[in-house]
Amino acid sequence: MSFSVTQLLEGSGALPSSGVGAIFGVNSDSRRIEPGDVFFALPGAHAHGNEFAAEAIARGALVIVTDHKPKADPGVPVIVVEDVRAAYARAASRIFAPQPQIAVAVTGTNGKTSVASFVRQIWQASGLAASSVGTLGVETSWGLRSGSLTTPDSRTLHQNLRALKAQGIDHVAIEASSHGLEQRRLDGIHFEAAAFTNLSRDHLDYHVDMEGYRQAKLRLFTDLLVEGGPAIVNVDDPEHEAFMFAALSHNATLLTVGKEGAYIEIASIEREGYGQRVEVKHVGETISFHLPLTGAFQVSNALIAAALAMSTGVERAAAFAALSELKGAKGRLELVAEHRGSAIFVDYAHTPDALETALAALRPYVTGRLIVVFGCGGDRDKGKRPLMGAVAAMSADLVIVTDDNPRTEDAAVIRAEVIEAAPGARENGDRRAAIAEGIGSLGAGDVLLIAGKGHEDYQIIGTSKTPFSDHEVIHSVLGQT
Ligand SMILES: CC(=O)N[C@H]1[C@@H](OP(=O)(O)OP(=O)(O)OC[C@H]2O[C@@H](n3ccc(=O)[nH]c3=O)[C@H](O)[C@@H]2O)O[C@H](CO)[C@@H](O)[C@@H]1O[C@H](C)C(=O)N[C@@H](C)C(=O)N[C@H](CCC(=O)O)C(=O)O
Ligand SMILES: Nc1ncnc2c1ncn2[C@@H]1O[C@H](COP(=O)(O)OP(=O)(O)OP(=O)(O)O)[C@@H](O)[C@H]1O
Ligand SMILES: N[C@H](CCC[C@H](N)C(=O)O)C(=O)O
Ligand SMILES: [Mg+2]
Repeated sequence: MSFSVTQLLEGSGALPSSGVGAIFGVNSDSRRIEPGDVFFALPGAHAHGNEFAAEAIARGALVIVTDHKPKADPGVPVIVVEDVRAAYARAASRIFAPQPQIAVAVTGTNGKTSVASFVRQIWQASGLAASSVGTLGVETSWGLRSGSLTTPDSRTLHQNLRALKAQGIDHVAIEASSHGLEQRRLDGIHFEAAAFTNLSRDHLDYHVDMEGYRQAKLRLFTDLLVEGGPAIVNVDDPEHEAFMFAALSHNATLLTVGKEGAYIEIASIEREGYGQRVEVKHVGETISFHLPLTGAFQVSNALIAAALAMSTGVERAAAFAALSELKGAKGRLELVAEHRGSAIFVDYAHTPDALETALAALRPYVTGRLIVVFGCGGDRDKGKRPLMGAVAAMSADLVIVTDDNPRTEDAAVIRAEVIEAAPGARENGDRRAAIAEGIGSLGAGDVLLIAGKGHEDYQIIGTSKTPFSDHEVIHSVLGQT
């Protein structure tokens, strides 16, 4: 299918006539341009796409869309728009039509992957063909295709959405990361419902301060939710007011969830083995169900997911019945093994709040010691490191600081920045050896948390990515004992 430039750029402001005929594709990477494409020259963290205009044209780009004219005349029409990232996303949504009819999104510092997975599971339990898209990749009932970003870039995202539609999927739950929202990766999608889980420190290397981070997340409610659509807010999070205000000032239908929730009120939570019994009030009805997941935070995630699913037409009875059958997302407070009367969990906590939440969730299961093995990622918000060190020192009885994905940073420096705030912590940079050390320290009644990498099946050291799985290391260490 082909488009005119005007059709592709509709909604991007007044446009000059380009004089160019049919357009067959769009790309923001000069190295991937195919003949007949529009090259969208985007402002980036390292470069501006304008610098690669010559390569794009050599590969067959017919037009350049950008936010300012390149210094040298590239020799093809240049169209300047105000927000080139948004224009790119909208163009990608048009090129890769048709798409699933119902899309919902979830944002927040922690819980997005879990909520997106739970919404997909509720839809599937209701007989709907559904998918979740996010950190784990694109998941459907017939498998998982992993990706590299939580919110894929616009072209990949819209290409994935068209592929899902072609497979008969009309329900998709998408993780909206702050980078994705800020970079307009999701523009062009009209979300039927949207949710906010929580906001705490992360990614300040990119967003600079909490206000910038918050503003990026608010875009989901202010710019991407359909007019009047349901905005689901976790009112137990201290940051909920900004999200409620944003929802109301954009005429969304506010649905609050939590202990003080008006739409779904959490009346009580009691532990049932590693799961929990939950009682909620939903629009006047009291509902009790078993949630087969560990940690009160998962109650919040599950109820937000139920609210999203009900917002798209799933009946209440079906939604709550599905919660009793939920499977946790891989590596989210996952009980991986039990060993000599102790338990070993893997969790993706990579923020101070997530680490505190995960350790607090495990404390009730400890009659001996709570042991944590974790590290912090390189080339990411450095301010998280002492905060995570302090949380570990405060909440665990034995702390072993190891490497996460050091990327291009000096791993020893990262560890030192964590340990500075965790007096008494042990240091073991080799993650495999650190996990073995944690397991070797276990006695009856102890719980071991291995945090930071969750589902990841790799470790990034420098610029090379080598296979590594916390799960496999645990099994291999246990096989040797
Ligand atoms: C900081 C960041 O988010 N960067 C993302 C961004 O890159 P960028 O725009 O800054 O790229 P750049 O290198 O400055 O280049 C500028 C432009 O020139 C183009 N270019 C570049 C080179 C060339 O030869 N030709 C060319 O055309 C690039 O395609 C780009 O359009 O756009 C790229 C394409 O979409 C992303 O791959 C890249 O993600 C990097 C790899 C990344 O690591 N991102 C992480 C931090 C991220 O986005 N994480 C979030 C958060 C997860 C969470 O919530 O925890 C996520 O959604 O995954
Ligand atoms: N509702 C929640 N409140 C606090 N912490 C949570 C919550 N949900 C999950 N967590 C913690 O955060 C970790 C990451 O959870 P999850 O992967 O669902 O979040 P995410 O928002 O998708 O993260 P990312 O931004 O990396 O994609 C979990 O392993 C757990 O430790
Ligand atoms: N989406 C997060 C994941 C962090 C996971 C952790 N293992 C790390 O590498 O820091 C990020 O890109 O910051
Ligand atoms: Mg995620």
